[in-house]
Amino acid sequence: MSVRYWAVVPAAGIGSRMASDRPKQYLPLQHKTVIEHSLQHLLSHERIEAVYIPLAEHDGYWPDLRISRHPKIKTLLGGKERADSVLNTLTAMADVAGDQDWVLVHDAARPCLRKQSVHLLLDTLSGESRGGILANPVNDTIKKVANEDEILETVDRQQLWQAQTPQMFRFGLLRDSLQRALAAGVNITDEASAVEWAGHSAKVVCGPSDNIKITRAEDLPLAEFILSRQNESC
Ligand SMILES: Nc1ccn([C@@H]2O[C@H](COP(=O)(O)OP(=O)(O)OP(=O)(O)O)[C@@H](O)[C@H]2O)c(=O)n1
Ligand SMILES: C[C@](O)(CO)[C@H](O)COP(=O)(O)O
Repeated sequence: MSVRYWAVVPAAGIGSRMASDRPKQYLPLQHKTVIEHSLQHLLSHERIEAVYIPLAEHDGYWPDLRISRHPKIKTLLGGKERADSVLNTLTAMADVAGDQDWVLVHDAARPCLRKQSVHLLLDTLSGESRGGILANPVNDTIKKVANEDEILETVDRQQLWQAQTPQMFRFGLLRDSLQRALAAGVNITDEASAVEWAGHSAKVVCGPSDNIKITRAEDLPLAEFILSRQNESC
């Protein structure tokens, strides 16, 4: 059977750092919600067969979105942390996904993902055995800080990249790596860190720096501006 492509969009967070009246993935952004922007180029990609979305228990916002009825979307219950939500989803996908299938994991809180970036990731990695991630080289000088504000040292940034999403790995490798890392109590903040911990290599694929994650209040107007410029260039 030919290799298939799936997407997982973790959306079970509460957005505590955003401190808004609802989880940040449901905040209004450019005439839609954050999550609808984050989903659009995964849903429209012809090779991606289904998009699995782990949601928080009692999520009362998702059912109200028209996109919740999209035929490609399947929802399920997320977990305590982002990595748990992703592993819950991969476990639920076991009946449909083959070990060599590709899975793209993309934060529901990254609404500025460009269509061309999804195509770049698939075109770059599909022929590879390894997986990889959209990322962007660090441009600022990086300081290591202790006691809240004391600079300990300047970190050499020549080899430092900021990880983004989507992160794309083979289904079996990602499921097994996540399972082992979480069982070992490793702090996993992205899919690549579980794959690295399990001893496998991964690649970065250089994407635009405007693929930002909505984390705090000041990120939302920036995303408004980015999307308004992307719409102009369409
Ligand atoms: N238990 C969790 C926690 C987070 N996420 C998702 O993972 C993505 C990135 O996580 P983050 O930015 O940390 O979102 P929150 O956990 O909601 O934010 P915070 O840490 O500020 O509470 C988000 O789309 C979030 O919905 C998830 O699916 N399950
Ligand atoms: C997955 C991620 O977006 C890569 O940069 C990041 O690790 C998510 O971190 P968060 O604290 O769960 O937002």
